[in-house]
Amino acid sequence: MTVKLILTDIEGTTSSISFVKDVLFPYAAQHLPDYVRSHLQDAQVQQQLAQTAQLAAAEGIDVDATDHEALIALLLQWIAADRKVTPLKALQGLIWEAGYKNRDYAAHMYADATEYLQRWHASGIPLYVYSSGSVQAQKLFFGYSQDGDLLPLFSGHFDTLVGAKREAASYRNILTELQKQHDIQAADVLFLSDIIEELDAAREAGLQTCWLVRDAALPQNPTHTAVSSFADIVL
Ligand SMILES: CSCCC(=O)C(=O)COP(=O)(O)O
Ligand SMILES: [Mg+2]
Repeated sequence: MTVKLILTDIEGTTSSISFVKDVLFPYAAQHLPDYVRSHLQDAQVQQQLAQTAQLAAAEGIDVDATDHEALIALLLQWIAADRKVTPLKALQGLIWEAGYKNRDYAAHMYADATEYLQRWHASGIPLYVYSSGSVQAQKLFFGYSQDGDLLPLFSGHFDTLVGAKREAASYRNILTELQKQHDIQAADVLFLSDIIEELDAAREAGLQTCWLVRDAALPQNPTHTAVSSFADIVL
């Protein structure tokens, strides 16, 4: 099957899990309390705090929507638990901006990911990102990568506003958006990820899939095509 468009995950696929877990998440945890307290008048922050309170209520967590300190404590718990929830991801994106711009860190890229993203882009294959990180966080990530500004390689970005990454409906939503720009069918799209449940959901929606296995031996009988490097992806 030919591939007309590539949709890629970030953490564990183009970039190491360790950079996200050991650099970005601790930075967000360290700066979130002061950031929220000093931006209480910002509409974006107010919106994310309101959504945090709504989500908490839906999960049966008793938190007063006007109690900013309680919401901050909850958000810190969610960072520690690596919750992929939209209001947390949006706030993390806002907080990480300062870190990238101060050059406190640059986003990690696997060398093969940078090389092949550049090659595929040069050969005219549209590249898109689907990550739990907010679209803003994705743009910062690739804009301030250790390999320089890679943002021009991408034609577009999707985050959890289209749905959770382990649900087939999210990939159908992405396809609907992609079809507004490209003459493609689900089977023309290759989704790259390190997480089997995400690949299962993408396959259920009709996409081609490829499993990036970065820190372990390749499995014997994988349920998705498995590779350890972008260099081994056959288009
Ligand atoms: C792109 S921002 C940092 C990554 C992040 O917050 C995250 O949750 C990564 O999730 P992914 O879907 O890329 O595995
Ligand atoms: Mg991932």
